[in-house]
Amino acid sequence: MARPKIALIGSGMIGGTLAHLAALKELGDIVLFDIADGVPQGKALDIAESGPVERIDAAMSGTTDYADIAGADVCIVTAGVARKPGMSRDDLLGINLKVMKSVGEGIAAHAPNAFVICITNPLDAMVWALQKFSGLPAHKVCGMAGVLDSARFRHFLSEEFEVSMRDVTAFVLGGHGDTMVPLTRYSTVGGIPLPDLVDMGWTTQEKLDAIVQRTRDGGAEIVGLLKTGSAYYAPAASAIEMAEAYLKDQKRLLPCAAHVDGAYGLDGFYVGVPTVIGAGGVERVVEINMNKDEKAMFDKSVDAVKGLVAACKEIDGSLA
Ligand SMILES: NC(=O)C1=CN([C@@H]2O[C@H](COP(=O)(O)OP(=O)(O)OC[C@H]3O[C@@H](n4cnc5c(N)ncnc54)[C@H](O)[C@@H]3O)[C@@H](O)[C@H]2O)C=CC1
Ligand SMILES: O=C([O-])CC(=O)C(=O)O
Repeated sequence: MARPKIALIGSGMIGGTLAHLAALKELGDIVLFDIADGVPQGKALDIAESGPVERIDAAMSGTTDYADIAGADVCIVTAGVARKPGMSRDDLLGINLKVMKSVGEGIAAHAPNAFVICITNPLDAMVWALQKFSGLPAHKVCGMAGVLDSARFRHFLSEEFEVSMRDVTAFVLGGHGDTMVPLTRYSTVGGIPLPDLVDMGWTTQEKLDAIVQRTRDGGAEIVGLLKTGSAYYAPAASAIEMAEAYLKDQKRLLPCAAHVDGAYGLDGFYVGVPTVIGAGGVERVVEINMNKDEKAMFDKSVDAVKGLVAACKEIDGSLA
């Protein structure tokens, strides 16, 4: 059986890391695409040359021609610009919206059956626009953010509790911005919900609140340290987890920016929710019970995304 084909649209910091991880995991043959001629080809050749050492059986190529992504099973989109210190993700909207138009058209023309994972920021609005521009079915187009935000939350919690990250679960929902919603009631250490761990005296509410805030600021913390761009190792690992769930029909329950139609009182809208990802793409949106405070935080986050979607419609009339 032929190996799956994975197209990486954007070959910058995340794109290159995605290619390396996908190769190491032997998820399939990889095509790196970018408009910056030489970059996708150079990264593809460099990773291919690591193949004999890493013992990787995967074809690796770089291109500036959308025709070369033909028949891709998965497309992961990082094309666009990243923020620098002093900027918010939302500042990227105007420039990255134009990029989503060309990417959406390229995928529609050459890889219409692909499972598409958008990473480009501001994430929730960009995945919404990418689905519209591409015209692909909504359950085959989703955005990566919740896996990353939950991974950051898990990392900080494992440090606080001094336990293995493997024993920490977390759910961060809502939009991938300052209003994201780390759900402490649904996050656990060894199956014990975080509020119970506070009651047990293992941590304090103040420390937990600080970890929640650090999670919300997780992207900005890395931007402030790097100064030249934003995070790429953890974002790439997170998207690869989603791609693997699709390619191997793992039916993973992962938070992602999915098209929500009916659940959570939403009507055809992209925002971070728990989903099941398998061979059918986003096979299910899982509607969890939220208490009054959680629902208020989630609604606030939805409203922030709605504002960004409205801005997209204003910039590009074809989206209205
Ligand atoms: N969803 C999430 O959780 C996260 C999202 N991001 C976002 O991911 C995006 C990519 O980040 P990086 O890889 O660090 O940026 P980068 O600047 O290293 O790479 C972006 C690449 O896109 C290419 N590009 C620009 N316009 C293009 C077009 N029209 N078609 C094809 N390629 C094009 C550039 O030449 C560049 O190589 C940014 O928007 C960033 O904000 C970053 C981290 C996490
Ligand atoms: O903060 C940024 O600009 C990149 C991003 O979305 C993240 O790392 O969460």
